[in-house]
Formats: sequence, structure tokens, C-alpha cells
Amino acid sequence: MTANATRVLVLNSGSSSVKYQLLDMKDGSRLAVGLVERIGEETSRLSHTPLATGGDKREREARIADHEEALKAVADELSADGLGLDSPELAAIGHRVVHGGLKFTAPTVIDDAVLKEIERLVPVAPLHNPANITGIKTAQALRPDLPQVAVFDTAFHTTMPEHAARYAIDVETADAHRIRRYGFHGTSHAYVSRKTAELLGKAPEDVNVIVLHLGNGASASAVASGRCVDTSMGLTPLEGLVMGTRSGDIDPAVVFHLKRVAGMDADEVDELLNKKSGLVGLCGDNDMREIRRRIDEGDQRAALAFDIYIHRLKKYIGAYSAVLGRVDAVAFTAGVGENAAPVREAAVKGLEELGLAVDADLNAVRSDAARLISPEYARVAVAVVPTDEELEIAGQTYALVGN
Ligand SMILES: Nc1ncnc2c1ncn2[C@@H]1O[C@H](COP(=O)(O)OP(=O)(O)O)[C@@H](O)[C@H]1O
Ligand SMILES: CC(=O)OP(=O)(O)O
Ligand SMILES: [Mg+2]
Repeated sequence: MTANATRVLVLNSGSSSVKYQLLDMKDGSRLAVGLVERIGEETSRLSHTPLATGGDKREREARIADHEEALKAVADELSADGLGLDSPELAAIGHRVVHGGLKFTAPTVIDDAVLKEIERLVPVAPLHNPANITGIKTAQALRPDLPQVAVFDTAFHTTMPEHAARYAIDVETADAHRIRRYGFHGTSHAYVSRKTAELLGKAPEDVNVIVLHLGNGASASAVASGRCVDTSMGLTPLEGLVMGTRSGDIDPAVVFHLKRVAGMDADEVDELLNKKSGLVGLCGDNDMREIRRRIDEGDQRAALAFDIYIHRLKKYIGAYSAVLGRVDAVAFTAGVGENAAPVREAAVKGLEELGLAVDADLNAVRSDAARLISPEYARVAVAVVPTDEELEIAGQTYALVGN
């Protein structure tokens, strides 16, 4: 790596999307940002904004069959602005990797052994790890000389105490198969809990925060003095909150019932619970904007889906208030948490006894900034704190391999 290599490319590969940012770590500035969506569908969409050149956002639709093609399209977009992967200023590529199991508690430079371990974990993150692996391999092929760093969703949660991480099942069986709560979205929970402390003008060690990461995947975490003590996702990103297409918590016996009585096999149940459940299973839509529009038109199914989503969210706020004992803040983040004021209002409604309230005017403000939405009298701060997984991944990557 040359001495003036200060740039980091971050790839956040999801099941059907790739979000990316090119940052200059000299000053943390963003040189380019973009998103490839609907990978594998009839028409995929790519949007790219070359911030370094002050150029306009470019959007195009094309069929992008898989994550390898997606990454090559991203590389082409970057090259068109003179920001290509061949740049000597590039110091490293940072990858979001969803499941790191027990082995990876910190960002890790990727070699063959690391890649093998990420592959071994595919069965416990079937929607995510394969996309992460393709991202890594494609990036390695494009720049074999560059360090590639994996930043794991699970890492932040490795501080959970054993009584929160362990399921109450036979210990030998659980240990033999490494069955336990790992938790995900950790990069976001870490970043948002830190930013929430900042917003309160306090050190992370001095605050207890409940973070609600509500995107397509959704999870809650209880963060005490900067350390995760519990989180809603488990062995896989299926447990916990109601999500766009995932059920979240159900009685595990539903699985036996579907196999024995409905005649489904394991893959069919997996597909049902991961891809055809949650909001999409309840009302046919997984986008909260569309659900709110339908509710405004009097759609009963959309209204029930919304109520089920909120009911689950409330249960976790209550549970984590009990786990933390003292809550200083509840922070809403990710696509739904940052944008859907009705979700924030409904989730907190009726929780005054827990010290929670939302100010309607503050809640209605649209902004990209971290902000408080609770009234001054409220005992617990309620905040909207935009997450930035890419910035956090870039920082951790550069800290590991930078000059
Ligand atoms: N203005 C908005 N109002 C309500 N919901 C929104 C809005 N913008 C985005 N969302 C929700 O955010 C979700 C995507 O969140 P995001 O954090 O980007 O998810 P992911 O990273 O899992 O793809 C969308 O499915 C949509 O439901
Ligand atoms: C782990 C997980 O659920 O990630 P995402 O929200 O990106 O699907
Ligand atoms: Mg996400």
C-alpha cells in the first residue's frame, strides 16, 4: 500500500442489494455512494452519486443477474468518474459480513481460512452470507493485491452475558451445534448507541440505550454503558421483531406442525418464515410507505399488519426496559425507524409509565440529523438517529489496515 492510500471502498451486500460507499479516511469524506437493488429480478436498478466530482446522481435500470455482476457494474460506475478500483489511493475494501459465529469478535483481514469460516456459516445466514462471500471474491479478483476486511454484524453482540445468549435447550446439543443467540445488525447498534450518547452530551459508558433498528430486517438491542447485553435476533436473523418478509418470534412448534400436519419440508418452512412472512405475509406489502398509504385508504389487512408490527415492537421495548433497569434513551434507526413517524408514535404510545413519550411536532420533522423527539418532561429520551453502517465499516477497516 502506498503512503497516500487513504481511501476505503465499503460493500454492504444484502440478499438482493448492494449498498456501497467510497470514503477518504483522511477526513472521512464521501467520494461516491450508491445502491444496486433488485439483483436477480427482471429489472434491477443502479443508482450512483459521484460526490467527489460534484456530479449528479445517475440512475439506470438493467438486468443484473447476481452479486458478481452487481459488483462489476459498481466498479464500472466508479471508473467512469476516475474513482476506479485500480486507483493507487485505495487502501482497502471493507465488507459487511452478517454472520461471524463465535470466532470473529472484531474486524478481520480476509484470507483463505477466514473465507472458509464465513462459508461454513452459510446455513445460519442463508440470505446474507452467500451475498457477502460473492462480494469478497469478486473484489479479490478485481484487486488481488489489496487488503479486504470483514466487519461482522455479530461482533458487537459478543459481549452479551451467557444468560442472555444461551437458549434454554439441552446444553450438550446446543454446544455440539453452536446453537445460541448471536444477534445481527451489530455495526448499526454500535454506531447508533454511540451517536445517541453523543446526542445526549454524554459518554457511551454513562448511558443505557434501547436501539430499534427497523429496516427490511429489524432488530432491537439493549446496550448498557456501551456494551450490548441483549438483542432480539438469535442463531439466525429470523428471531425477534416482525420484519419486511420474516416472521420474527413464533412458537418453534409451528415448524413441527408445518412439517407433520401441512406436509412441508425444511426448505419450504425456511422459505415461508424468511421470505413469505412478516409484513409481506400479513398484508402482501413489505414497504412501510405502501402499508401506511393503504391504511389511509381504510385497508383493514394493512392496518392489522401494522398493529402486529407495533405490538411486537412494544413488547421488546418493555422487555429491554426490564433488562436494563434504567433506560436513558430509545433510539429509532434504519429505513422505517428514521422515516416512519407513525411507527415511532405508535410504538411509544401508552408507555408513559416507562417514562416514554413522543412530541408530535418534533416527531413530524423530516431530517437527516440525529434528533430528539421526546418532550422535555419525559424521563427517557426518544431519539431518531440515522445509522451509517458503511461509515462505521470504513472506520473499522481503516483502523485495521490504514497507515
Ligand atoms: N419514507 C419512508 N416511510 C416509511 N418507511 C420507509 C420510508 N423510507 C424507507 N422506508 C422503509 O425502509 C425499508 C428499508 O430500510 P433499510 O434500512 O434501507 O433496509 P435494508 O438495509 O434492510 O434494505 C423499506 O422497506 C421501507 O419499508
Ligand atoms: C441481518 C439482517 O437482517 O440484515 P438486513 O436487515 O440487511 O437484511
Ligand atoms: Mg440494512
